[in-house]
Amino acid sequence: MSRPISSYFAKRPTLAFASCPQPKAAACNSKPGIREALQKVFGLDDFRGMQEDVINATLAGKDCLVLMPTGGGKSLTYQLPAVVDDGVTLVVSPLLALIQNQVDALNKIGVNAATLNSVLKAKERKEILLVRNLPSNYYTTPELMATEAFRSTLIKLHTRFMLARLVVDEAHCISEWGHDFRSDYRKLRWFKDNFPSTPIMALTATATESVRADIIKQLHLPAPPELAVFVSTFNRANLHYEVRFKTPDTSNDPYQDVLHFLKTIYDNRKKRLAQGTTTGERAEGVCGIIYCATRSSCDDVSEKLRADGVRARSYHAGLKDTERRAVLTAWSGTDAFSTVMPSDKASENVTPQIDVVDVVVATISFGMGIDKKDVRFVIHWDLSKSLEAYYQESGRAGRDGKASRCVLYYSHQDRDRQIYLLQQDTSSTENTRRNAFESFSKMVEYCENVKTCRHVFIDQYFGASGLTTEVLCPSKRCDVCKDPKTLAKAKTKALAPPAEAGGFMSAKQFEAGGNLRLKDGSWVAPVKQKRTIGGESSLDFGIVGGEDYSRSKKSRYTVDNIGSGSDEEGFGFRTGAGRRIKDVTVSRFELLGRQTNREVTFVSAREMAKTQHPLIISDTHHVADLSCDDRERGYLQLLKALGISMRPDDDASWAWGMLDGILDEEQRGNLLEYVAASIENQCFLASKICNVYKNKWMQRVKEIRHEEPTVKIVWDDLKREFLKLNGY
Ligand SMILES: Nc1ncnc2c1ncn2[C@@H]1O[C@H](COP(=O)(O)OP(=O)(O)OP(=O)(O)O)[C@@H](O)[C@H]1O
Repeated sequence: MSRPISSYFAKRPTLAFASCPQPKAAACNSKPGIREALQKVFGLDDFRGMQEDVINATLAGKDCLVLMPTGGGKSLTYQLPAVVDDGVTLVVSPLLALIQNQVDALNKIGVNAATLNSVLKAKERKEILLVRNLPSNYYTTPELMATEAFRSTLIKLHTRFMLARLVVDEAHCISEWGHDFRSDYRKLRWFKDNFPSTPIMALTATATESVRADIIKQLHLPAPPELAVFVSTFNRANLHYEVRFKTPDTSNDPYQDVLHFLKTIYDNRKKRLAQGTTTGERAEGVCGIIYCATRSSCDDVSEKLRADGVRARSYHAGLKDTERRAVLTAWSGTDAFSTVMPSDKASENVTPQIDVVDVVVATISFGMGIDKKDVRFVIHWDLSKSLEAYYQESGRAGRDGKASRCVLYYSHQDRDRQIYLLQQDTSSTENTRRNAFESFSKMVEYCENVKTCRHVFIDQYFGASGLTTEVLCPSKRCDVCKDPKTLAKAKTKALAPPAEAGGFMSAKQFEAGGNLRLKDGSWVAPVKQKRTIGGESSLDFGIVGGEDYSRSKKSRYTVDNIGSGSDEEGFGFRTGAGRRIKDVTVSRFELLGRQTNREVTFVSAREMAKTQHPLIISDTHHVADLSCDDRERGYLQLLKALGISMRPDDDASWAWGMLDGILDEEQRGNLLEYVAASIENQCFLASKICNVYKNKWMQRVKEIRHEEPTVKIVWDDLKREFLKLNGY
């Protein structure tokens, strides 16, 4: 029996609920009821994908877990049941801004929806807490749900049979495995414990297998088949995914690249418009979002774009509320036909008068809950913190189903900065940190992938539907499918190890630096010694080393004041980038500190790299109160941790899998030393005082022991570098 449409708009008297038994929707809402609501209330012609099945399941009183892609139409699956069903549908959502957008949108189409938040007047709050005049769609936050006052309201609602269902939106926030863990989401389990027969609907756009399992566990939901699980494809077939590499030199300036990208779209539009198929359309009316990591880069990029004739504005937490609202309103209302107002010039200085905004340059806080359908591109100036986040952010493009572009700029510097930020995050638990690294390493894998279709990559990560490239990406809507060779080349050019990319020393420079090997087979470091004795400067070859290297002797160490700033002790050579560094072998060699009459021969860069040493001492960076002993200790502890985690004689270890048959045991030992030295050097360069340095290497040791994903990333990189240096 379907209800008259007029009743959807009316406020329902409390008593009507009080006399109503616990809603058993299937009995009183047949298919025509929901179709009628779909068309007359929501103004939509038909259901999409699994929407109708989900709606029927929740109306039948089933607990549901719904996984649908961003823009897939999740909201309708709970907003519509709330309209056709009796009682209150309680929706938990993570952000007030998100809630307000949804409430406004529902009120706009005449649906009774509200939220309890701090903005409400005391009288309104009281009314709600007294369970009066409750709307069918009632939004709240997890924090409020955890309060005693609100819980007692829910108990009141329940005893009056007015609680229709709980909806948990963005349900991945409940899981530590999810990319947006919110501890208050965990407290939502209280609901099932207290109202076991009231259905729950948990929805998310991004949940891997483990996150799904965690959502079920944390919300105390039953296992399938009692729980109805709906998994739509995660594939957004209309999105074209692409990764562009930032090169260490300036040959690929992302800004110029973006500008070129925009201008090309404008030119194409101009041509199309010249053919006269449409009138009134602006060629520049291409709506997009550019995500940047920092507020200042948002401001920089948007200013540059404006100077280059693109109607762009920045949006971030550093702006005043009024400015942000003005940008959002203008951008939301702008389309290809928007009139460029004459006041546009003037509005440059008076932000609230902004009229037309095509491109928003924003930090990631922008976008959640914004339902703009015609976003034609989403560009990531910087990396997202996880593949889930990237999928969600890029998914803001093409919600109307039309072809749209998602471009991400990537470099190892960006990657390392993000790793650094994750390492610095001391607010989270060990588990959360670990998961954050895990998610981030998947993001890195996505960026560096040049073989798997990006649609397939995403599908494998979230849905594992097993569908092939032909099904998921039939029209070559990603860079991998389009031109894998060019992509692979661009990657090699941009991400090659330093020796090739010119970041540090090249093989030639290594040799030119005078790498010496004693006739008896022992190694020496490449050094030139600068002397300023008696006011005279001179450059001599010096030798750092002497004894044959063997593992048992590796901790012999006699250089104490290296890097103290004394010119007499200065050894070094120039790096590929022209920076002078000092390179001193300490654990393997004795410092002779003067010319030796022992016979020497030059060795190749390849051989040098095998024993390339350890403590690299910068002449531009000093750490207060740090002695060489301290550094040696850090290095040895790192080496020890690596040796335990990746034993050179353990062929079964994950670390050697790929290197099986390439490196023998001794070479593996050399590789570990190379890695330990590089990590130690990173800790050194990132510290200004001794304690910070110590904390850093101790943290790294801990990560190595736990085999955290970040270690694997660093390991992979350094391993590649090492192999390259060794000519593999
Ligand atoms: N059956 C339908 N027919 C046409 N349009 C629909 C249908 N269902 C939803 N939409 C539209 O699709 C857009 C996305 O819907 P919605 O905001 O519910 O997506 P979502 O899955 O919640 O996405 P996100 O995860 O990004 O929040 C909205 O503009 C909505 O009006």
